[in-house]
Amino acid sequence: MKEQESDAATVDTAKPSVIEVNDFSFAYGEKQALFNIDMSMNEKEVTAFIGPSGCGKSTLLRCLNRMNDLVPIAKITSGNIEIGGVDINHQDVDVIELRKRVGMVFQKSNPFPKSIYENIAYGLRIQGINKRSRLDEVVERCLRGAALWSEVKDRLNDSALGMSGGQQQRLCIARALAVEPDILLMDEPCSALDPIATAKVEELISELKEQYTIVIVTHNMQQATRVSDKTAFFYLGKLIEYDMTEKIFMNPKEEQTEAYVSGRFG
Ligand SMILES: Nc1ncnc2c1ncn2[C@@H]1O[C@H](COP(=O)(O)OP(=O)(O)OP(=O)(O)O)[C@@H](O)[C@H]1O
Repeated sequence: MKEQESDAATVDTAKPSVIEVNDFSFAYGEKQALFNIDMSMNEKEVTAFIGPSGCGKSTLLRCLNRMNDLVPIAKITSGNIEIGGVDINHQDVDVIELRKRVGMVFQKSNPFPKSIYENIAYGLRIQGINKRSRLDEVVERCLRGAALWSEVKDRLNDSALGMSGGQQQRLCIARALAVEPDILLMDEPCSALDPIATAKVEELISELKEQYTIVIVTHNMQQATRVSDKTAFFYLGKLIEYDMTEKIFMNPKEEQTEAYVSGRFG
């Protein structure tokens, strides 16, 4: 027990871990963005990434579904990331399949310039699923899952661009659910939302964790305490401390964590 307490990146857990980050280092060209990150994230829990701007939160998040493959100078410099025991960067891994399993919601909602219905149906249509009854069923399930159904059920054919910002963000969450992911990555999903829309998305996150493993990057300390089970604090590309959220905010082990969560830097 003592030994475990001395390891900042080890968290006791009853649930099986689904994401394992092992000695993972990552660079953009000559710029080292992440240094030897070791952590595991658990099934059906919410893990928050916090830390000052530029500390590598989004980089690690994007590595979890290989979004950084799109950056030509980006490279892994040590270690690996396993999801469900599979090294996600192995040459045999189909990145499209990976991204179906590991969905992503971005900072700024980005609905397609299509109807509300088609925003959700799109992910199925590109898989060749066009049967109306099947699409209807998925659209309803996802909109209900994203707590949006009652607000939009009478205007499914209206443009998604006519929705409020908060509704658009929940639509993007619904769209991510359509391909039945196991994991949802959220990169500051509420930063463009007002407090009421933020509360709705946070409530939704708490509901979604019944079914999904969620990793969220947030600059909002209160949000991390409200929605996450565990919190990882990063600084200058290093994982400084990773523990139960309550512990990170109420009784952190590291001085840097204490300084950050109490607003003394960052
Ligand atoms: N596409 C890129 N090309 C080059 N460097 C990058 C790229 N993306 C991020 N970086 C650099 O990697 C480091 C980590 O950036 P990252 O965006 O992961 O930090 P962050 O903690 O998410 O910051 P923020 O809170 O401001 O979003 C920074 O120094 C950043 O400048």
